[in-house]
Amino acid sequence: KTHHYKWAVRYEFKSPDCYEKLAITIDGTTPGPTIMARQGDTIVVELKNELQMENVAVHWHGIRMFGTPWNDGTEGVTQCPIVPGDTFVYRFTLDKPGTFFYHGHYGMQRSAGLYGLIQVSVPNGVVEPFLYDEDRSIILNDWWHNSTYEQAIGLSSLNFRWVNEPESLLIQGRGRFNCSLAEFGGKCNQTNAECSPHIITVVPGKTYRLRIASVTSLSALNFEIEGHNMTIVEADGNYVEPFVVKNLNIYSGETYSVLVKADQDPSRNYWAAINVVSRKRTTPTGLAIFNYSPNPPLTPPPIAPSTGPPWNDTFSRFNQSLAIKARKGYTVPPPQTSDKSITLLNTQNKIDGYNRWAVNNVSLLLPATPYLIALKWNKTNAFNQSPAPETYDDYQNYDIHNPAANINATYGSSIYRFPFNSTVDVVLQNANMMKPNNSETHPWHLHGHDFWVLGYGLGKFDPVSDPMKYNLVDPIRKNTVPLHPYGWTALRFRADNPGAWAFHCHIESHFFLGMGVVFEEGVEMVPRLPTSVLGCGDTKRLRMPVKSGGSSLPSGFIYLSNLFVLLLLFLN
Ligand SMILES: O=C1O[C@H]([C@@H](O)CO)C(O)=C1O
Repeated sequence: KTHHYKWAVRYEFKSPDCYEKLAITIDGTTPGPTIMARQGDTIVVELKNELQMENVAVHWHGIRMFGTPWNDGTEGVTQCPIVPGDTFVYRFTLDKPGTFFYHGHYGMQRSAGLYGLIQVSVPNGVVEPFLYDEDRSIILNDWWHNSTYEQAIGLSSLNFRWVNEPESLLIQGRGRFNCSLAEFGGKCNQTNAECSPHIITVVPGKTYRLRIASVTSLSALNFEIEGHNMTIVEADGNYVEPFVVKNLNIYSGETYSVLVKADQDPSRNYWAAINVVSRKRTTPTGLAIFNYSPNPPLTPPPIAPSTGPPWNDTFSRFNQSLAIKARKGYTVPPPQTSDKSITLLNTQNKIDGYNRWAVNNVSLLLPATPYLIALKWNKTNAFNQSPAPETYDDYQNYDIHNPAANINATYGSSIYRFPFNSTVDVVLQNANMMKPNNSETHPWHLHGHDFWVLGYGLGKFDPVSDPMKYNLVDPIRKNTVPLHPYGWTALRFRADNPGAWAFHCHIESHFFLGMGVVFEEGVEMVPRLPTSVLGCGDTKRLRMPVKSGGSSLPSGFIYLSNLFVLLLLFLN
């Protein structure tokens, strides 16, 4: 089945947390519409950029884009940005069931409100390995009152301004800022219906599959429903061994499904709460109401909401990561050996006085020509052709527990190129930031793939003994994984999806500051790119002279037809 959507992306005045600011909406809403479809269905989104003064691109997070890498929506990697007034048609197939989402992947537009859920059910006739009565979905976000422009300029100024902690946390696009904290010139209004809490209505006795996605720009979150246990059954579209928790830690870019039974006193409502973890918390708890029907939805629960576990309890978060295993009978075990292993040391650095993040001392600068296009069109000047570093120089002597002796890094645009179908291990290594006694959690997201999470550790990875402890039996498969403070995380994936794929920290400001890399595999198998990814407006239809792997038409013909199109454009 094919699902067609026509979306207009534009700025509107919105008050998701009662404070009015400009937000990026899809057809007037943030979060945008939820895509609901089945595995195997095709999604067609005609996305019109009505932002007036800004480009846009939308990434389909967790959808692997088999056969359509140019529709991954990653500006600078897989496509040119969509210019104001232009329409881009995303077309892709939902390769597996589960919980996914979409979000802006240009500049810092995600934190301006450009995001929404994708809910993919199993094909008709297929049963899932757990029972529930109904689905409920929520998408979690953090929210700032200053604009993404102020954030982006602050981050990229010599006089660095950090984005700081968010003003609010949003559940399904709704939060509540305390307007009485200051005089906001009429811009903050707690009676605005836009910021009344999200309601999750349940019928006593029923079991719900609550799908939870985190699209936060910065915050790691801890989610709980007052008085209710949650059984985790799905992570990033993969079934996991049922695992009961009271609190779920969820990092930016992750999705989970939990089963919740409405088995508490039905005469009242309960809080569903999110709290910041892993960074020193200044943002108030984000709240929704878990409403037992037929109680009035907005009746607040009689007790104060939980303020969550201590923000710096790294150990319990680390243990939750360790405890999640693939569901028996529903997983493909990883290849038992790999063809290659790379180590990616994450560091906070300075370049010419500017604050940056780097991987193996290289801070990614996205080239003007997106990688996939440069690779297909053999534009060797578009990015640095020498291979990206597979480890940190002198990794052995790098002290991850202290600020680096030399904090300077360099800009780079090199990529990692893997033979098609090879098996690749990636060891992510965390370290101290520029400030002493500081190391943050980084959620790393890989486009175009699921990887197996072979292991996590606290401290420095030991290339001899740690691989012997890898879980090669039932590791969970994911597309986003936390790298804990001062820790390491080891992944394995098959380079089996022809294309060019971003792999980056999902903290929006960290990727913006260069914390990412690009992987390529099998690009020679990618068919000729649709012209719509190559440019903008009418010039998208321009046929350019082909250097490699493109048209079968003689180049003289193409040259003449280009001249003809140019002439037409000129006459217009
Ligand atoms: O990139 C970051 O910068 C700040 C801080 O290190 C400097 O203000 C922070 O917490 C980050 O994650």
